[in-house]
This record gives sequence, C-alpha cells and structure tokens, in this order.
Amino acid sequence: QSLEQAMINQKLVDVQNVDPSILVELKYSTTDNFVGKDVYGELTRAYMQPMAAQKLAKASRYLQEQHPDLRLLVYDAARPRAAQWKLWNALPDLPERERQKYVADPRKGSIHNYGCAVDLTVATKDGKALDMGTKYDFFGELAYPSKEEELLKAGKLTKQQVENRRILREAMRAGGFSPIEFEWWHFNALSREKAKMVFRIVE
Ligand SMILES: C[C@@H](N)C(=O)N[C@H](C)C(=O)O
Ligand SMILES: [Zn+2]
Repeated sequence: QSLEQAMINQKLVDVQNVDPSILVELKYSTTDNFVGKDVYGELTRAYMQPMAAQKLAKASRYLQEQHPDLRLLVYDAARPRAAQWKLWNALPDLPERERQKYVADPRKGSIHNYGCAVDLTVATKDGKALDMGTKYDFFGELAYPSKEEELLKAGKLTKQQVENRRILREAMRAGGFSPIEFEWWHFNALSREKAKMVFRIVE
C-alpha cells in the first residue's frame, strides 16, 4: 500500500483540495533536506487531518487578507512514522535529549505522524520563499523563535527576517495553530496529548 493510500484510508485530506491557493513543496520528497535523501518517494502531496486542513485554510485566508501577494508554502505535513524513524536516525551524533528538540522521538510519535502538524514558510505568489534567516530544518539557535529578539540585537537576524517570521506566525495563530520554541517553520494544530486521544498514527 502506498503512503498516500495509507493517509487516504485514515481519512486525511489533501490540503490543496481544501485551499488550492496553498503552495506545496514536500522537502522530504526531494533530496533538498537535512537527510540528503528522498525520504517520501512517490508521496508529493500534503495531507492533514480535516480539522487541521481547515485551520490551514483559515491561516491562508488571513495571510492573503493582510498581504494579497503572499502565499503559504508547505514543506511538510502528515508524516508516516516510518519516515520519522529515518529523520531520527539521520542525526546519530546528537544525544537523544538534544535530538528531540529538532526531531520528535518516533517511539512517542511526532504530531506530524498524527497529521496535526505542518512545516511551512511564506512565499510570493510564484513560489519564491521569503528570507527567514535560516533554511528549513536548520537545527540551531538561529532558527529559535524564542531567541529572535536577542538574535536581532546581536545582528544575527535582520529586521526583515524577523518581520517575515512574524507574518508567518501571525497568520498561523489566526488559523488556530501554535508555534514551538526551536523551529520557526513548525506549527501544531493540536497538542500531542490531544492528537493521541483523537487520532491514530499514520504508520
Ligand atoms: C524534523 C522537523 N522538520 C520537525 O518536524 N520537527 C518536529 C519537532 C517533529 O519531528 O515533530
Ligand atoms: Zn515539523
């Protein structure tokens, strides 16, 4: 059974069927990711739980009301646990406690594995990503939302980069998502505890 079919069987939906203006470029379906390998193969579409996809569409509407020329650009959405293991195993040099900041422990399950988290940025209508100060999956302090003010004062992030992150966060909050401490691109539609109560992991 394909990864896509597994998602469809668990009633996940393609976010572009809910909002066709959302742009999608699944980085784990390319070699342009921190693993350096195509982790997803044939899966190239972004699936989420229906309630999470509705929240994403709300964030997308909010973004376009505030900035008509900008779009959400999704890098990752529902992620099977088998892929979570590949990401986890790609950082063998990081002790597990440090590693969990950047890749959720597959034994516990990532919120992505439930189809309730999304990694994304903001782009122009033709898909050019705004400058957020780091690449997607840059695992270090420069990507921490919690350190932005400090990094701005130290001249490590520019005003424009911080503003671009604020645009993303404001739209995602308006849609009902929560940001996390260590990654500017990651947002949760539900906590892991709630997701676990309501949904099954996509294996
Ligand atoms: C690996 C990165 N893109 C990510 O999504 N990290 C969070 C913490 C996760 O694995 O759930
Ligand atoms: Zn993520």
